Amino acid sequence: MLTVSNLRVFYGQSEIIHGLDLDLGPAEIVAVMGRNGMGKTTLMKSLIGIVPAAEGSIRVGDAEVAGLESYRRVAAGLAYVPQGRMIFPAMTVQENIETGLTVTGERAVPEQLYTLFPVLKDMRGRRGGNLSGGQQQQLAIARALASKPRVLLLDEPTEGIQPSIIKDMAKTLCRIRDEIGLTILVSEQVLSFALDMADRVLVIEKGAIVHESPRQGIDEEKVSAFLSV
Ligand SMILES: Nc1ncnc2c1ncn2[C@@H]1O[C@H](COP(=O)(O)OP(=O)(O)OP(=O)(O)O)[C@@H](O)[C@H]1O
Repeated sequence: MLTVSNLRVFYGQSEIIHGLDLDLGPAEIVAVMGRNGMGKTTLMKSLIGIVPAAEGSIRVGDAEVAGLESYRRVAAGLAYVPQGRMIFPAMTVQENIETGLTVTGERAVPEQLYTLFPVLKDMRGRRGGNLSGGQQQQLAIARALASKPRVLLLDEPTEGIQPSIIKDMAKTLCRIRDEIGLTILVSEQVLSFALDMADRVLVIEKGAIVHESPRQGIDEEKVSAFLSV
């Protein structure tokens, strides 16, 4: 559903992503894990088109999206939740979600989103900036889902979120995979969260995938060692 091959991304002369390959199936959750500065955010930004790729192919289903502007990638089925969530603090919860409707042509927020995130229904008239970190993360995910994507990109969703809420978030992502059939690529540093929801775990170091394992039978110590060195 998301196939990336030989992706190369530079900031100036520095090569940050080095010929990276990825292949995510339908309704699969893959966690890309790595320490600070290893290239997770750059990978996500290049997939959605905020940072240009120098080389490589990015396919959503059969559609090649590398080289397209971000809004065209969204129309092709990619959705992106940036690190730090970036919701619109002065807009209400409902208005925030409505900004995601533009590519579908729908006017009203689909009820399914409020079923997935009941707290957002209760708070739909509140300003986004008044929500807690965990609620803002739900809002950012709901806004991304409003474009009816096939592939969801989530950059470090647990950052700044309380541990008790992180468990709920893992459950919600599994529901999104199982009920909507979405493919999810999530970058993460929290191993317990990745193990709670990912079908497969990849480790990125200096812009290259250095380890890969299905969740079943994963060597947790080995992955922890990559994250703590
Ligand atoms: N705008 C930029 N210009 C130049 N170099 C950058 C820029 N943004 C990131 N980098 C460098 O690219 C490398 C990868 O950074 P990136 O933010 O992708 O890592 P990350 O794994 O997402 O880390 P974090 O968990 O801290 O977000 C780092 O060496 C970083 O210093």
